[in-house]
Amino acid sequence: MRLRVDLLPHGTYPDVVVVVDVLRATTTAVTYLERGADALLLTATPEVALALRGGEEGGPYVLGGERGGLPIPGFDFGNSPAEAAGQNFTGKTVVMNTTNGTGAAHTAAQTGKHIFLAALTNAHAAARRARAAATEEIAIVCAGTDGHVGLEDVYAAGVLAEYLLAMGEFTVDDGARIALTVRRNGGNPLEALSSSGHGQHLSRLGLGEDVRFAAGLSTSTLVPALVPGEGAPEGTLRFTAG
Ligand SMILES: O=C(O)[C@H](CS(=O)(=O)O)OP(=O)(O)O
Ligand SMILES: [Mg+2]
Repeated sequence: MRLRVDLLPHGTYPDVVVVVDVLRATTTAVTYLERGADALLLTATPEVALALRGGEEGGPYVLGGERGGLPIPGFDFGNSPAEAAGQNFTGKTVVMNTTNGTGAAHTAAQTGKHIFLAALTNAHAAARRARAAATEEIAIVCAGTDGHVGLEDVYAAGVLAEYLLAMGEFTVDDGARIALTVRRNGGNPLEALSSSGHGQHLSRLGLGEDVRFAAGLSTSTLVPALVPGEGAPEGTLRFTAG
């Protein structure tokens, strides 16, 4: 079994892909499911999300997303796990569009067989799901920020790699070696996230609570998994906790 870490999304994926965007898309996605959402629809663009809901208020769709870290006009929520943790999404499908994480999921879904979303908050459960589904390779794909490598994602990839290596034998690539080195030398999760460029950016925006929330290690057992097939609306990927 191969274990690969892509520091940014690229290439093709033959088997399992674990998409990581700790700050903040995948942390928020896990939180939506924790707070009762039936499903997540990750859209290719904000326009797809807005068109899905149309003029329908009070329907099944709730929109969450950001640009520049701030909520998108017309959306109900930003991309904040701390905000999501205070809501009840029972009976709702959350439609998400963010700068980096939702795009990384779309890249992964072009070729991968099994796509999971992982954050620090669900890292152990995500590693177990990935190991159970994989037959040849687990690729951990770091979303990064605007095409630049993000320390927070590489650190989380190292946490996932540690869990996976404790579960069995892997041949690892240099991306995995880098992620493990960052994990082992990056301090605890809050220190690592707080020292990242994006963590500092969010703190400057007054979103430090999201950084603290995202640093919770394996606090959730929910793993968003892509539902294969044609069922999702065009331009969306449907994830559920099943
Ligand atoms: O919401 C976030 O933290 C980022 C937005 S940005 O990098 O500040 O533009 O989006 P994500 O897709 O979760 O990385
Ligand atoms: Mg990010």
